[in-house]
Amino acid sequence: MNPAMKLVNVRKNIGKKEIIKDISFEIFPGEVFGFLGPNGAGKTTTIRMMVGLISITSGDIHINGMSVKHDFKEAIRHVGAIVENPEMYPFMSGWKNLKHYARMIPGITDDRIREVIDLVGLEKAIHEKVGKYSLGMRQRIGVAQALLHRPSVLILDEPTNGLDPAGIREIRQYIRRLAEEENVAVIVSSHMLAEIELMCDRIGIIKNGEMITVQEVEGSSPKDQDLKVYIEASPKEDAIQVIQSAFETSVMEEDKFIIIHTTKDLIPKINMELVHQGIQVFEIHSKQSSLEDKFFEVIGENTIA
Ligand SMILES: Nc1ncnc2c1ncn2[C@@H]1O[C@H](COP(=O)(O)OP(=O)(O)OP(=O)(O)O)[C@@H](O)[C@H]1O
Repeated sequence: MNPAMKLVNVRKNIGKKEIIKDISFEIFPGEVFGFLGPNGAGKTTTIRMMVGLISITSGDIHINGMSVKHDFKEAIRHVGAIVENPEMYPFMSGWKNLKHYARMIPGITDDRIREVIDLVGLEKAIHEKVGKYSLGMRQRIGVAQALLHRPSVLILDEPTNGLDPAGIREIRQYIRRLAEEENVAVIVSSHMLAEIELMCDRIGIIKNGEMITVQEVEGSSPKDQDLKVYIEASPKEDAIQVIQSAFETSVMEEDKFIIIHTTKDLIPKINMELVHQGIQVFEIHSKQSSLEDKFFEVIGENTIA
């Protein structure tokens, strides 16, 4: 499958400051990609290059195979985005706003307008004035507008900002749906880990202008497959040795606990082996290994905001 968007060694300097340092990654049609990083990491700067709002210092971005550097208009044509607040007329209904916007794009029919309204679930409120919409509804009408011209890539910069939990849940639901139904590659930036985890197929973590890792979101894999297991056993050193040699897994320590990443079916086997070797087992408990753990592992600090 060809990527919908591809960043190749992208760098951005502003003045003498190196803001983005050599970022490369790909995003595929139908995929929801989370662009995750602490404040000031460089998400918005990267997104502004993706949508053509600022120039790329070196490297290139390809959208549907077309270069933003060499074929700017054609490449950017395939992007839909909400980077700053979407422009809407508050005194007009959602429908009229979309209709007004559609006039500027050749070939957009009323059927297409209805289709995007349905995709973001705004059928019921579409004839109400946008000024009366909640923040979540305004986000949705913005997404509907950004989708009208059938972009290959949809970019949403911090779409959950300011939303209450119900609004966040709604966004999650329709983003997944439109990625599937429109086969669009959706890029969602955030510094909120838990939301990204539930919404995205893959995430890229950016820190200090560098892409630290790109990885699949766990949970797209079945539960019980990636557990963080805490074991309290004595003597601890002997227990570590038994676990390492019998299960060939790496071991961490935290206070009284031995910590390993493993699958659920191995827990009773580990327990049996420890008991068999004469080790006392006081406690075993497990946690789903969350993206948050991974995020902290990767950025190596305990604060994200
Ligand atoms: N026009 C500019 N001039 C100078 N520095 C800038 C400019 N724009 C951004 N920066 C700096 O670049 C870095 C990255 O900023 P950016 O807004 O891309 O981060 P971000 O990951 O989007 O953060 P946030 O989550 O806070 O929006 C920051 O240190 C910021 O201060």
